[in-house]
Amino acid sequence: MPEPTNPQSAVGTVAVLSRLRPYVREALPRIYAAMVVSVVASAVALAIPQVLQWMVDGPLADGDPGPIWVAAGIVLALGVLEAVLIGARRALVLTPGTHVEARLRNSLYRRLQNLPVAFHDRWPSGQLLSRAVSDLNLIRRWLSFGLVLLVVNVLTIIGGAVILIALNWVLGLIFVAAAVPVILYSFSFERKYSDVARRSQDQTGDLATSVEESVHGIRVLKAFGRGRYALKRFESQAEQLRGTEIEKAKAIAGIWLYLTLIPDLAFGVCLVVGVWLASTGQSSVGELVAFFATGTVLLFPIWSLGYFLAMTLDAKTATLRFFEVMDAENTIIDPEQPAAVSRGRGELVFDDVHFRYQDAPATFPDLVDGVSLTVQPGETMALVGLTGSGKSTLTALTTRLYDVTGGSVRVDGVDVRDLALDDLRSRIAMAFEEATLFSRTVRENVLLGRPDASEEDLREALNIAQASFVDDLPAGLDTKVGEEGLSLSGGQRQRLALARAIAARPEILVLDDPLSALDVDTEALVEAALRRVLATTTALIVAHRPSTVALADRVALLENGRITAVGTHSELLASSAHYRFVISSFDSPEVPATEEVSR
Ligand SMILES: Nc1ncnc2c1ncn2[C@@H]1O[C@H](COP(=O)(O)OP(=O)(O)OP(=O)(O)O)[C@@H](O)[C@H]1O
Repeated sequence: MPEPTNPQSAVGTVAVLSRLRPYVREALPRIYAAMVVSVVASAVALAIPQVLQWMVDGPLADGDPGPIWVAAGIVLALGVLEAVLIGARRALVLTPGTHVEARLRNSLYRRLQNLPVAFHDRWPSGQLLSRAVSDLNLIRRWLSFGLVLLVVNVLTIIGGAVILIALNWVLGLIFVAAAVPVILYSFSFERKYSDVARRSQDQTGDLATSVEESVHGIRVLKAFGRGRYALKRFESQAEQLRGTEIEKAKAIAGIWLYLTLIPDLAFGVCLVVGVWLASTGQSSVGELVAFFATGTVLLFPIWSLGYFLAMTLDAKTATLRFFEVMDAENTIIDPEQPAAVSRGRGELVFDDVHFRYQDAPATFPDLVDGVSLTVQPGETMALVGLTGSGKSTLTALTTRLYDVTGGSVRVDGVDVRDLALDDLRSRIAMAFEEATLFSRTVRENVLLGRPDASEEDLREALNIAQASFVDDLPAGLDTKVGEEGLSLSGGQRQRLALARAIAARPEILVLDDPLSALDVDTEALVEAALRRVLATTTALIVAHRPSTVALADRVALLENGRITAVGTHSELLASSAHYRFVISSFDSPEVPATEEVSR
């Protein structure tokens, strides 16, 4: 995962959390209302000791039991009112937090969809998963609960301190003086806790990545008997996270110690001084009762400050992690004024194209180092080269999965960067060797690129891809496949992925070795049917087998980042030693020749 863009402690908590404002705006009225209701609840709680003072200094001192019942009734009514207000506060904050969480999650998902493949190359999926799930959960809990109670508790403590000073300024000031060491400690707590919270959330993401990887790779792990090894790695990561969680708990325990010990000590001192004041007649017993009853009301808000402060810092870290994704640079975006060109004939031109991956060492030459190639409208061009020569990379440049670093790719004379992305990707359809299906029905998977395609088009695409096996699935086209659905074989998946590209009815088909998992007979059938489509569609096909090359009108040879020969298969066989070398490697796939070997 790339380093966070903002060092944790360098950015203030308020500044970070206030970045959530656009997502929280609609929820703010209810959050403010919850704060007001809570402040009133606190005021009600603080009023009870005043009634007690009146009772002790009045009816009790006078020995008149009559008004005591009135006072008890008032205390009871205040208690009930406080409970009702607390219930109202809960009702007010329950739904807005969930709305904000949903809004943040949708924005994050949209962003993840928009960010270029280069971003996803660098970010482990678990880090994204933990941001989308646990971080947003932390933000929701803080908004619905932590924020309101933190603000209300601070206001309650300030209000309570004013009442304590008003009741007895000497005792009140002793109480207020006790806040100084607590505030000082809070600063060091913030620094310490922010760091450990960040580590904990990052380690949660790493753990999610490990789970995701081992679940995805479960067959490999089992086949190689590496389950124990994977478990060991996981255990050590889990242990690391456990250690961090303990560090977090210790930091919270530290501030709780301050928050319980110091007020208790302050009240101890107040008790001694208060008794002396009362015994010397400088204070009434009712005043003392009210003072300590008010102090007791303040104890919970004081103790809970540590918890809510920790919650706020967790939310700050979660917000930082959320915005690391939202702020990630996206260069593959729609042009400001997309070219409005009607569908053309499907000419595909690579014009002196250069490309290098972001993390490629500076001393390495460009992976695609000046490719110039024209695929004529309706022509089928096979792309051949040693493994690792950059064939897949070159095909990825056509739909802007990556952007060229030099030169241009043009469709019907228009630079692909001048077309709206949706437009470009409806003109060019791709099928990859790694056929990815989603946990949806066969129909939805095949119609991913053109959901409004007719039943006839869908059937035709399935026929061309020789995917009639779908009719034997339990619910036919409505059978759920993919990760959570029925498992299909590699060849079946590839055929569905090919059908998906065909059903999209593109101007240009880009096929990255889409038949590699098929048996020879099925491959021959697919190829025969594919010829019909290829007769009218421009196609660029990465070929690893002679039979795929046979589909093509011409073949382009990719060598050392350049197209070094273009011609028919027999022309290249006759003229290019490197082509003969590459073709000869097709026949011995178990020992594939690589670009490195060639160089
Ligand atoms: N996302 C990436 N980030 C960095 N390097 C990459 C990335 N994808 C591929 N590469 C590197 O680029 C080179 C070309 O890869 P590419 O997949 O384009 O080759 P290929 O010719 O299609 O290979 P094959 O025939 O084995 O499929 C390889 O050395 C590979 O390691």
